[in-house]
Amino acid sequence: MSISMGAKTSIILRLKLEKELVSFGKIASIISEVGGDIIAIDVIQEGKTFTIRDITVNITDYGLGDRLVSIVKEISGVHVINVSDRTFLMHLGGKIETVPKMPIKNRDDLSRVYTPEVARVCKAIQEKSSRAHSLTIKRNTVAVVSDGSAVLGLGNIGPEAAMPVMEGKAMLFKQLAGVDAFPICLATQDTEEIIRIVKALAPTFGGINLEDIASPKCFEIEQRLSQELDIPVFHDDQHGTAVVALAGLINAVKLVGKDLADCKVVVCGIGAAGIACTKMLLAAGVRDVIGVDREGAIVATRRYENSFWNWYAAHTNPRRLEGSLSEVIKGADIFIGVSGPGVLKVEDIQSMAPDPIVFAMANPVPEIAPDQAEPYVRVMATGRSDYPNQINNVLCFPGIFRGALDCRASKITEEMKLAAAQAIASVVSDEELSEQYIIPSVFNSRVVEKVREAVIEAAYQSGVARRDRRSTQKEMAKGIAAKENAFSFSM
Ligand SMILES: NC(=O)c1ccc[n+]([C@@H]2O[C@H](COP(=O)([O-])OP(=O)(O)OC[C@H]3O[C@@H](n4cnc5c(N)ncnc54)[C@H](O)[C@@H]3O)[C@@H](O)[C@H]2O)c1
Ligand SMILES: O=C(O)C[C@H](O)C(=O)O
Ligand SMILES: [Mg+2]
Repeated sequence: MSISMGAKTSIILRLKLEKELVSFGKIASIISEVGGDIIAIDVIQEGKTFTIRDITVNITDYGLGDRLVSIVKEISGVHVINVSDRTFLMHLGGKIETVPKMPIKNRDDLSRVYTPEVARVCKAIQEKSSRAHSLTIKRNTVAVVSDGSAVLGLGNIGPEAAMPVMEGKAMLFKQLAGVDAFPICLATQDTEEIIRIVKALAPTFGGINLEDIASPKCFEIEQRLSQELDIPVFHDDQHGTAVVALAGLINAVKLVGKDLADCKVVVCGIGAAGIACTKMLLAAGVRDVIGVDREGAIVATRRYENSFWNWYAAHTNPRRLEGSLSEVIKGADIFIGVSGPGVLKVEDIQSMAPDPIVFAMANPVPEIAPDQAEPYVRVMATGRSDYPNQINNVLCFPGIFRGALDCRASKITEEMKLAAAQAIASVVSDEELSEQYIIPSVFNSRVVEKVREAVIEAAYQSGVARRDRRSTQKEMAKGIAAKENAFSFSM
């Protein structure tokens, strides 16, 4: 199946053109004929008989990139020196680095940040370990931990291959919420070992963001770590996704004039994200949720090896519908896809109730391509940044951890998640709400601010905030931007 990887994907062709044999105009028209869109031309070197140029071309799929290169290679007088992909260029050497907050300018500075003066700080923390929150990076640092077992929708691609995603999450934590985050990819996929390692790492961190760990082991890992650690542990693929999906649904049903509680919802992909989305929907009052995985609808008349599916069957599908996605989606108001590419067909959407809402959230390739679905849906959303309505956990994790760190929460509670969903939804005003805008952009700075405020309030309400309110309020007054270099000291 060919689904576009996004109009903004581009390649840069470095070409040496022999002036006698070929003109740049000829190359440009061939590239356009094949379907490439030239967006920039840079002259790298101009000789008497040749010219070297970098041609940046937008392509709609990677196959087109390959075709383009092989056609250009065949043109007489053209030498392809190099083909670079802008996405790969952005990954060279990784995407993040550690930067000291202050320079060490002289011997005096050296003796304070390092031996011997640093020892006094160590001893202060030894006397009272909670001082680590004010005197070390713990205060503002989250570990982004993965074992590489369920990376995006790519499956078990291992810890090295998971790193680019985890680095990306760390960038987003910092840029959007001023949270320092370290990607940590583990060379183990064993539940007990992951728990042991994360517990051993915990003294360094103010929070643990578990990422792309396959279900069902992700449930036990998160639950045990939450119980055994005194810092927030949050499995982003479960709760970040559920929070943002609920936020999108609150606005989507408002737009189409339905009540969420009366909607028939089909969730496809009953793994980490699917189970968490369902729990959140049930908590929000939805009564008719049907879960579908590879073998069809999950139903209480069957017993499953996966104990979480037995729980799922007992709490969903009240009419005990059986069968494939195409069978159970008939008459549904909402489709939530957290499964894999191309699972949903146009005919399935056509069989849904009027004004269908489709959240095709599998990454990087959704359950149905938006251009295919759009003529038949009222509201369409994906997890990707290159289409309108991006339902992606990036709208949640930066703000929820910002809030949790600021009030020094020991946990992230259900109340905090619900508050985050409502806060995200509230960023879109009634006047702004439209089919193309049910969820705010990742770049809307009000998202993190609103989530942070709502999460802090909910943390105090649920009794997990450990900082006195006045200190938290002072922290909040600084704003997110000030977080970058913030340093205040309280013992
Ligand atoms: N947009 C977002 O914010 C967001 C967040 C989390 C996950 N996701 C996406 O959701 C998907 C699942 O992520 P996860 O962490 O829950 O993974 P997971 O491995 O825990 O669960 C995936 C589930 O989907 C099922 N599945 C796969 N292909 C299917 C198909 N063709 N038909 C029916 N069921 C199918 C699997 O059997 C499994 O139960 C991934 O594509 C991921 O990228 C998106
Ligand atoms: O990484 C993303 O874009 C969202 C989500 O965490 C996923 O696994 O797909
Ligand atoms: Mg993920």
